[in-house]
Amino acid sequence: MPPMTLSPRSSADRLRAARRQWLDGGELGDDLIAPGLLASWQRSRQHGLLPDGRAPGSPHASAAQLARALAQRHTLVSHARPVMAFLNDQIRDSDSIVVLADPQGMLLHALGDLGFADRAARVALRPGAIWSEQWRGTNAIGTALADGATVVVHGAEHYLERNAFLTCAAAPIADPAGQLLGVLDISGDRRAHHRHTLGLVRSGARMIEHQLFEDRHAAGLQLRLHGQVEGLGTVTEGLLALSEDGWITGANTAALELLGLPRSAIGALTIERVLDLDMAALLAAARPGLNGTPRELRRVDGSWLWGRLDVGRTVRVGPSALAAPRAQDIAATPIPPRVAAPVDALAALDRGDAAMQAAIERARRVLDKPIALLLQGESGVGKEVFARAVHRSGPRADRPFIAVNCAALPETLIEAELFGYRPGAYTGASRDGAPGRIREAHGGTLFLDEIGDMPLSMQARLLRVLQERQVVPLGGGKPVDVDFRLVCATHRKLRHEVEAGRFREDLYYRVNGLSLTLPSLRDRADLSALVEAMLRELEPGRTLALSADVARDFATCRWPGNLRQLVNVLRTACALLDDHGQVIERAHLPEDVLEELLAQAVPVDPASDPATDPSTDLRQQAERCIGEALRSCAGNMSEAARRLGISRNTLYRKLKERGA
Ligand SMILES: Nc1ncnc2c1ncn2[C@@H]1O[C@H](COP(=O)(O)OP(=O)(O)OP(=O)(O)O)[C@@H](O)[C@H]1O
Repeated sequence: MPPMTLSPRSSADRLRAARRQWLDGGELGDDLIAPGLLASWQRSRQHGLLPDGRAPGSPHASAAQLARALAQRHTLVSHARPVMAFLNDQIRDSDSIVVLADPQGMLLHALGDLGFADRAARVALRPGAIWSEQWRGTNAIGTALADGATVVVHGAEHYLERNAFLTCAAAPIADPAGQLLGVLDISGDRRAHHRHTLGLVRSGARMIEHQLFEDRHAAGLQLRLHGQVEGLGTVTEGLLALSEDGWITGANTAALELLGLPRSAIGALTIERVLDLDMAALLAAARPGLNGTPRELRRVDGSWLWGRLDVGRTVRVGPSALAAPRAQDIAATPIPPRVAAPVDALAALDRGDAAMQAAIERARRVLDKPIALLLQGESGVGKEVFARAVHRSGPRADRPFIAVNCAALPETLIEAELFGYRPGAYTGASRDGAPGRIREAHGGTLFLDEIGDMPLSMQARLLRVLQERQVVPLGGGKPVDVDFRLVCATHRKLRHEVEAGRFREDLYYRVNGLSLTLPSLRDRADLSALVEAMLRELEPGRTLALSADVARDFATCRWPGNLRQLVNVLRTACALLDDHGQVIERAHLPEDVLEELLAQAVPVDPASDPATDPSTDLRQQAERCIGEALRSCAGNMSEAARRLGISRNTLYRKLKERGA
């Protein structure tokens, strides 16, 4: 999508003339300001806004609403933060701030020049404020959302006069399925306007989209595209996610631009319609977990570009992939009987822990039976990963896996999200209506995460769907038959929720055909095998191991975040490791993690023998490390702290604790 510059011809004089005419209530001549700006001003007027701001004030989210929005968008926010910090470095001292907004225009996060941030806050450019066109008229965030395109709004182009001191550039961020997730914006003092800002903000949005894509599709088939072979594997590349039978199931903006496709192509086209390649032959030659070889690919218009097919671990390759049914055939055929695979996604979760093996074995017995699975266990033990493995190992593996997080959705949205809605069913609903996640799961698996957090009113509706196997969309209409395997998960004890009256007993029995509790990491006997597997996955092609110290720290840690925490710690350690390093030492653990590991080490049981107690051992080791570091740095606290990978304050605290 080319960036939309609202006023290519709007010199200051023309703009002033245009505003005067506009304020007088007249219609503007076509050539006075750019059509995009005129359209946005017209929308602003239709929203009942007056340029001088004599209109009802715009809403501001409460702290609770902001917290909910942040939780709901945590994947976006966590990928956006480092990019925003990077952009902020580029615009330092330029009277500007970097802002992230959600699809409703609510500001989620802002950082930047403090002096300017103060002034920006006075016009509510701060988290919680809503910058949709509906409330603020033409502005980069709201207009980028309205147009779904990159935009610059400079000075008096802002609809409201009070925002005329700003210059803003914004770029939409879309998820790999083409859904608008939010907007990245750089806003600054009008006088500090720089033409490169638009490029910066657009690059930032691309970087975030790239990360979101890698996150979602790393285990599947990814086709990387670029005009130059050296561009493959960089953040500037185009990315397509493909199903094994060649359907485009995801794309980043760069890929859509390279191929000249609209977002609606996602899920609607096979790759063979846009590139001259033989998917089946490529797959037959591929190896799971390996990157392909770059090759030149011909577009339908005859031009060439470079492509590389990377095959994730979960992809079926070899001759069987050649026979994979095409998507249109799948939709028309009944669900095939399961052919037991000797090594499947469930088997891949078995690293030797007995409780995990039992859960896998029990799940396997009901794979082809219509029995609802309820996965319980602490947060981060891998319930969603397990649910996906159940799906991929069962007879519905080729059909959709639809995950809904019942805790992340506000109560007002969950109903529409799950059950769908008819056009115009409620204020703010899309004009076309939506089928809802339950219908999208037809033929496949519906995964309801955090089912224990589902509001009671919604529980009644879900129960009806499960009993009748039919969905009635919001706003009425004919019931639609649905057929899906149900897998639910919760970190709560669902039985307790029933006893406390927060979860319906009849629904409890419906979702609990077979309950499996996944073990917490601290109780698993396969920690080292897990670490090994995770390191292999994080750094394919390298042989990494933990030092004896770190292995001991890990073994005694309580791991409150379970596998999620472990994988994050390892990811950071890998990033801190030298290019040729092979052993992860304490110095490679971020200081907060090291502190956490030391603080969380299993407490000393007074009855246990201090000589063999691992935590005593750990504390002694920590003290020994501190002593050695101080000696080798001749008492230089800053240097010792750096070598230990902890802050100076932490080092002082630890010295005080041991009475030094
Ligand atoms: N078997 C596994 N091997 C490697 N990593 C895993 C495994 N299981 C889970 N993980 C890691 O842990 C993360 C959390 O897993 P998952 O989302 O399935 O946990 P969860 O129990 O559903 O968490 P929550 O209750 O918070 O939703 C995953 O994103 C993945 O990084």
